[in-house]
Amino acid sequence: MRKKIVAANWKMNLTLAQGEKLVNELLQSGIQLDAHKEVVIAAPFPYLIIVKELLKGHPGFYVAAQNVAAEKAGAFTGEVNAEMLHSIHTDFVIIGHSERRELFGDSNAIVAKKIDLSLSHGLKPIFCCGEPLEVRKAGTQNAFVAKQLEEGLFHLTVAQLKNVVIAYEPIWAIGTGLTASSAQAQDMHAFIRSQVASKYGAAAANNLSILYGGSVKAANAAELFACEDVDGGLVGGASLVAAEFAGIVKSI
Ligand SMILES: O=C(CO)COP(=O)(O)O
Repeated sequence: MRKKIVAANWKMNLTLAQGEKLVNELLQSGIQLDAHKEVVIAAPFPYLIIVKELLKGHPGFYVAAQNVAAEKAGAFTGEVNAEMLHSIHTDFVIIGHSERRELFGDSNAIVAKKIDLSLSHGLKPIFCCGEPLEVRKAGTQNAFVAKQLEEGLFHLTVAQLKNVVIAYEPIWAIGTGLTASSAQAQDMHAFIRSQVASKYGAAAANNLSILYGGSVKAANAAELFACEDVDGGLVGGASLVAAEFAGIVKSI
């Protein structure tokens, strides 16, 4: 049975005190996780050690970085590498988020390098894909996402893929209040799973968690998560309010 996962992507928000308060409120909000459910908190780099500490003794809660360097180590001022993240017990890392692709030039080739370095240092990548509005309007979203998968992810072995989570985040739904309908989400998730199945086989595809991201909130989470191929969510804005995020987690 594949894992159900809800991940909070705080992006560049919250002071440390606000982040600590949010985590503490979340831990006190009565979330019950079984062995097939996980909550991941993608906090800014300087908070990772502290959030990890706060989550100690709470099985099923994990921390993620929001990015990682595409280089191993060395003279790359301002960068944080996979080995460093592993050394502070980071569990997951978001790779290929559309904001990084659009604003910071993360091409499919760079995404692939980040995936490799993360896996080789024991981090689980949350690989993000998703199309812009003009592609959705043209109806070519499947081809667009297939290319992202092919160039960013499908160089992995089947054994490596076991440690990867995919997040489908249509760019037109991120931070806009426009959510993909559950039918649009299900269609794309089923398409992604079929691509994985033809490359890696049915078993690998069935075990892969595919999260939906883009204006997920407590009010629409249950409907999205009820879709057969939607295994949870990657949540931006609504992850910054404890009660709202807890409501989303309780919907998986
Ligand atoms: O980008 C996202 C999560 O990574 C989605 O952001 P919103 O939930 O704010 O739309």
